[in-house]
Amino acid sequence: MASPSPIHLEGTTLEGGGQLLRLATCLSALTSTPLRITNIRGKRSGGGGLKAQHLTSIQFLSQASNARLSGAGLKSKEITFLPGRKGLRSSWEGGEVVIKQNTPGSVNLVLQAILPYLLFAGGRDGDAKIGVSITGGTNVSNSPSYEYVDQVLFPMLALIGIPPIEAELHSRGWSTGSTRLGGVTYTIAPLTKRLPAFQLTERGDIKSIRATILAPRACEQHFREELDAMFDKRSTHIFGQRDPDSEVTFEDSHHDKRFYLLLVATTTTGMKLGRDWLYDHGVRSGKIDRVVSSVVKKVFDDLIAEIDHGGCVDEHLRDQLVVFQSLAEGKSRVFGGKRKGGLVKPSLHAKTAHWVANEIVGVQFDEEGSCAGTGICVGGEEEEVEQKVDEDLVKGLEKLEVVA
Ligand SMILES: Nc1ncnc2c1ncn2[C@@H]1O[C@H](COP(=O)(O)OP(=O)(O)OP(=O)(O)O)[C@@H](O)[C@H]1O
Repeated sequence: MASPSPIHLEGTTLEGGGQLLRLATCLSALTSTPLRITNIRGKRSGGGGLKAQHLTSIQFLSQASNARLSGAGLKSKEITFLPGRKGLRSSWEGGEVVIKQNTPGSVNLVLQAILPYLLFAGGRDGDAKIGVSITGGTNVSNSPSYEYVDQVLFPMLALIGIPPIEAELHSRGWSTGSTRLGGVTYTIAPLTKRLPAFQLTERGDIKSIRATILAPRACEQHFREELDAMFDKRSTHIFGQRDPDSEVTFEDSHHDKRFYLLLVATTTTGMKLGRDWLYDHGVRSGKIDRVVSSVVKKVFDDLIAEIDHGGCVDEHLRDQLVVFQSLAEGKSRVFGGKRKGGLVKPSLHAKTAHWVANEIVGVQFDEEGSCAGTGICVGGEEEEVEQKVDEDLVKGLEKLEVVA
């Protein structure tokens, strides 16, 4: 009888970027599913292939699942990934895992790749948490910032039943152009049983808005004035009949090209909707006020659009919850809101996540954002997995040494 081939994913499918690779390798490691991805990040300019951040994630997952791996190099466009072990390393429970990046690749995209693994590979003792320390960029464009993860992602994960995750920022690392790396420790309690299905369907009213500014100290006053003016102008739209409740915090970015604003709306049902923007270009002298005004206006406009659709998640969280819906037990629903009478369509990132989850764990998402998850929690003792694939395929695949 012929040996089964690994699941093959074509890396240019749909969004065709790094998220496809992160989710696919994570689900493969978790479910011991042999995987091959070709044309990795094939829709990205500059030729695609693995960047340092992607490589770090794959290497971690490969070590975690004792996988045989080929193609794990920078700019590599093809990998084969054959997991060789089920269950979380018992030595990690109650211990610390250190993931070092030498570039400012996003810490939180590495976290995105490994968090579901650490949670669903299943712990034996709910009190034995894992400290995961990651170096790299904490605030990188087009990825979840440290603040977004702490203020939106983690509270929303707690709402769906994930044991609370603690975040500690040791140092801030900005994206490219900065030499200093950031460092974060996340403290995670692996699940000891399956995650029950969850329903994020009741948005509620907007109760409060929190603004977090990271910018050069010289523009603090102007940022605060712009935000106050915007809150005054849009307060009725946001809060309706409720009393406006807003809070603003400021931190010096210590960098004359880093202007960041995150706005988070909290609703009466505990939902968190966030929008942010990192402006990381040079500013000509005398133009700082204009940059501040446009950052404030853009982020407010984006947040109001998220509030107006009435859904329980913002665009980014929607794709980030797909893996949790896929792995929870039973039918989970995430209401993404309505616009012009119709449902808000999932973003290309969300559609890509739906596709990957379907290919690897066989779950299907409907138009309303519902999916019957597989209900996985590997748990128990670590167990070696023998992959029955073609011997030719196994030749040339390497196992990485476990360092953590
Ligand atoms: N401003 C933001 N706030 C929160 N999450 C974000 C934000 N911008 C992007 N994301 C999330 O970051 C992820 C980005 O995935 P994507 O594949 O684009 O990243 P990538 O690995 O940098 O790949 P590539 O370089 O190929 O684009 C998605 O899950 C997206 O929702």
